[in-house]
Amino acid sequence: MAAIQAENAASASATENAPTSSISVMVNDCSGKMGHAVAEAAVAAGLNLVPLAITGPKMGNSRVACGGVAVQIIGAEERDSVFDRVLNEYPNVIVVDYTLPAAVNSNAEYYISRGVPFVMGTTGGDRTKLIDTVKKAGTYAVIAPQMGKQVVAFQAAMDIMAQNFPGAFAGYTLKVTESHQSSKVDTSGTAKAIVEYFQKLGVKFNVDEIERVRDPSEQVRRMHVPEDYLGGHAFHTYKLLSPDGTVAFEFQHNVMGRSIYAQGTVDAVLFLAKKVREGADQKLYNMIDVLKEGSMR
Ligand SMILES: NC(=O)C1=CN([C@@H]2O[C@H](COP(=O)(O)OP(=O)(O)OC[C@H]3O[C@@H](n4cnc5c(N)ncnc54)[C@H](OP(=O)(O)O)[C@@H]3O)[C@@H](O)[C@H]2O)C=CC1
Ligand SMILES: O=C(O)C1=N[C@H](C(=O)O)C[C@H](O)C1
Repeated sequence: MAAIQAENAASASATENAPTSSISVMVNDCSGKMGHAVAEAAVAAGLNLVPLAITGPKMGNSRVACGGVAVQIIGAEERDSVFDRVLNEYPNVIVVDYTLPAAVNSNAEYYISRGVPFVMGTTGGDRTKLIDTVKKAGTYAVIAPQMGKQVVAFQAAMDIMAQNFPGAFAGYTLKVTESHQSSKVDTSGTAKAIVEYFQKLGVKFNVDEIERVRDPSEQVRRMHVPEDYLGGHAFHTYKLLSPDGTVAFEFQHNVMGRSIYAQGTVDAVLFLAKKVREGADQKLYNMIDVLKEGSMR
């Protein structure tokens, strides 16, 4: 009995929330737009921001201020020595990755090789390979193309609809339009994920058919993006039309700025740190898992 009580006490303390200041987070690359927003949100939430970050090869050698922390930005060619130092000084670190689609797979493989838990917010790359690699390795990770709580809730609702009513929209035509800042190189990962739900609902649509709007003048004129947010927005519209044209549905989520994703990423870090502390059996999560557990503030 005493042994059981001791065991329960130990597991209870493992599941208690640790003080945020005991959680260290390394943000690659916090000189990028999302990385910077996440690093600032992490500091504001009381997390311990590691003052070192990896950027693209040969692009290092600068310093970026993130919420009052001066972070040294180092080129990917030096990542071995940087990670040696980080893992030595911050053994329980969680890495956040907001880099570029071309770096997703190799960065994930690198974090796995160093045995470090990570939150992958970067979109694109070979997603099937990414998930397979992480599953095989058994490294703790949260991977999601969308971190914004309310958009994740919309994804979760779409997931429930697709699971419960497969084929409900068979025969309907779909038009998907996404507008983002002109610097965005890939088609929205969120839009691709939403299309998967529509496919399960019976709609014939390929992700190549998603319309990407990247021209700032068109974004203002046609998409009604406020000029202040041309450098950071995500305006998505999904329009469904019945075969005879008599029934129409329209879903829209328009996000200005990046704070919704930055906050969600901090939630993902806190969630993952807890899973690591608990030694959870499940290692790979998405943001619907984080939302379902009530872990989004
Ligand atoms: N999951 C989510 O909710 C969200 C996801 N995103 C995704 O985040 C990603 C980043 O977007 P954003 O911040 O706007 O892009 P940015 O171009 O502003 O930032 C990307 C940064 O990554 C750096 N980088 C390039 N290659 C590497 C590498 N091999 N290792 C480390 N750093 C590297 C770039 O450096 P340099 O410029 O020197 O090459 C740059 O600083 C995109 O995939 C975007 O879709 C964005 C918002 C929300
Ligand atoms: O690059 C962005 O900005 C965004 N990327 C993510 C995506 O590709 O869906 C999430 C959001 O749309 C913002």
